[in-house]
Amino acid sequence: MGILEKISEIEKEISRTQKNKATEYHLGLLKAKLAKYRSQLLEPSKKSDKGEGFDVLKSGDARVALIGFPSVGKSTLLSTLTRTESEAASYEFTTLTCIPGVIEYNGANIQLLDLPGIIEGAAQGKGRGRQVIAVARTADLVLMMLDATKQDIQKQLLEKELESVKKGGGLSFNSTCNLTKVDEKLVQMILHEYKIFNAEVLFREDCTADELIDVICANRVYLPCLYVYNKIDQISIEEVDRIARQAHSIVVSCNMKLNLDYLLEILWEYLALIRVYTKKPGQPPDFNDGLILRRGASVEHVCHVIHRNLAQAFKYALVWGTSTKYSPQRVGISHIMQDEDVIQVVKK
Ligand SMILES: Nc1nc2c(ncn2[C@@H]2O[C@H](COP(=O)(O)OP(=O)(O)OP(=O)(O)O)[C@@H](O)[C@H]2O)c(=O)[nH]1
Ligand SMILES: [K+]
Ligand SMILES: [Mg+2]
Repeated sequence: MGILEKISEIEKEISRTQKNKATEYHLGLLKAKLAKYRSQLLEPSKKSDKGEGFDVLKSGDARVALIGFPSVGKSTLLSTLTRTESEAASYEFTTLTCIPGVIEYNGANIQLLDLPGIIEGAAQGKGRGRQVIAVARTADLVLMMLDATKQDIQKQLLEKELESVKKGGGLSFNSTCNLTKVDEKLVQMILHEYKIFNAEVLFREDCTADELIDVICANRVYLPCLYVYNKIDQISIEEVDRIARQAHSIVVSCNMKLNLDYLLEILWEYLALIRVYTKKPGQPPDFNDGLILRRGASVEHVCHVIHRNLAQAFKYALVWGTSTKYSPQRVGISHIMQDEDVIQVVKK
């Protein structure tokens, strides 16, 4: 019997079995068996050693990936926040591929990706772990989903899986001049200290260790992460309070729809998105159709979003909102916009 047949047999048996105290143990065993076979479906086949990637087209204004151990509620969250249904069930490895959905928030379309649960050894390729992590790295934000009823250790285990992936290609070391203040060994130690395991290092001048550290700190690109603790309907209010106070952590219950509005607010914050409204002379601003930009976007960015030639024809802009002292204020092309500003571009 093939794996798929075995799975369907067990699924049938589960649906046939009445749920009560007497069958609880038997059902538990069946679910464990089911999870075992489903996890085998995730393993790359012997022939194509790598297994297929989860290539999903990027769409919308930002991409958020859901990463976590099996059955923490990733699919339930996707189905709750988006119009897409991703199958959720009480056995592990329900999700076997990447399922995209769209969160509509503040006029932005945020792509949310549901992914298979990762397991220990994911970074070494177990259970398509590499593909899952590869997708996570294409995201603007990773939601690390955790089960609030489980021990704190799960967070460290999850971090370990995501961290070790970076240890792939290793370091390469080159210089165009003689180095008298650092050597390869020291550079390697410094980089490891900053958890950089993959990098091409090229010295163009005789730097000190401190100068190297300055460069590392200035260029560090962090993949923002937010810990989402689900299933708080199952724990005490004291425990909820304790978890909610941890840094970069938010508590929710997908089943009871608790705190999901706040999750969206925080998501928006972490993605650093802003809305800018455009206005034509003598007309009110178009509040129905805002432009979605990143925090730090300038008037020039706004011009590019409106039309690719607009920046060249730009004379000045009038801006109303928190980014200016007066409303309206005449600004140049490098002026930095803020959330909910209104802009009117005047051409040459
Ligand atoms: N008590 C409680 N159960 C939840 C909550 N959210 C999800 N669940 C349950 O947790 C189980 C797993 O949910 P899924 O959404 O399938 O979890 P997943 O992380 O997608 O699992 P895999 O795809 O197998 O990795 C299901 O039985 C859900 O009903 C919640 O907020 N509270
Ligand atoms: K599940
Ligand atoms: Mg799932």
